[in-house]
Amino acid sequence: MIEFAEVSKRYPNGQEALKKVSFEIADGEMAFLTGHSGAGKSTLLKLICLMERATSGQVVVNNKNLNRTSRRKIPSVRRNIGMIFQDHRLLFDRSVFDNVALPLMIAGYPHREIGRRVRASLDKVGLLSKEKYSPIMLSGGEQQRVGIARAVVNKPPLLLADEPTGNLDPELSAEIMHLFEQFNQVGVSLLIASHDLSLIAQMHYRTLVMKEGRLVQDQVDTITSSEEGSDES
Ligand SMILES: Nc1ncnc2c1ncn2[C@@H]1O[C@H](COP(=O)(O)OP(=O)(O)OP(=O)(O)O)[C@@H](O)[C@H]1O
Repeated sequence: MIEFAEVSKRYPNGQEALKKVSFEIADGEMAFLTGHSGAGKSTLLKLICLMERATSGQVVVNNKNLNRTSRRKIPSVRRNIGMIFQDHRLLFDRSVFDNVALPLMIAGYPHREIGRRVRASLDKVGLLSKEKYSPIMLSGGEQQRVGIARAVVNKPPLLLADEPTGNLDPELSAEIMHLFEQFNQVGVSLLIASHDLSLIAQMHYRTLVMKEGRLVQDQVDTITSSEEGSDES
């Protein structure tokens, strides 16, 4: 699903944000990306959705070599990726429904299909009853769930999340993670950048650790039998 081979990124001001980063995320895998502020997590996610380009090395996503993707083809690459941001980037002058519908409207889906898909997506995140609300009337956790509904509305095989629980308390953060697990259980691949080490530790997924632009640890978490026994979810 995602392959990085010796990927480096130097910004125009000379800042080296990624240094020879190599890893692979398999189809259907869910993994976390962590590390100190400025370690390069957001840059890594931006290379995957072509918000930035690698300076050297190779990035392959969904079997497409992004080094060779022309600007014209960027929208078709992005259609296969759902992006979730910490600040969720909702439009506050539009309804919840319209916010979630936006990617489908841009892609030119027929009106009826948009209605069907938006409602299915809102249902998945538990917000079907609030489709007419303005996002401003929702709590922080609900707003983040609208952002998630928007990211999954065209059923992308890959979700990228950049600090998706950064503004949420532990309980709401756990709820969001549970939603991600549900998407993963139906085959969606996820890469989630997060500072929240205690949340990551509770989740027992592979964790990529970055430090000063380098991938310094790639750890597959295995649940011990005693933890498994105490886990009721
Ligand atoms: N557009 C840019 N131009 C120049 N330097 C940048 C740019 N974006 C990021 N950087 C720098 O690249 C490095 C990595 O930044 P990045 O945002 O990827 O880190 P991060 O791990 O996501 O940090 P945080 O957790 O604080 O969001 C930092 O030193 C940052 O200042």
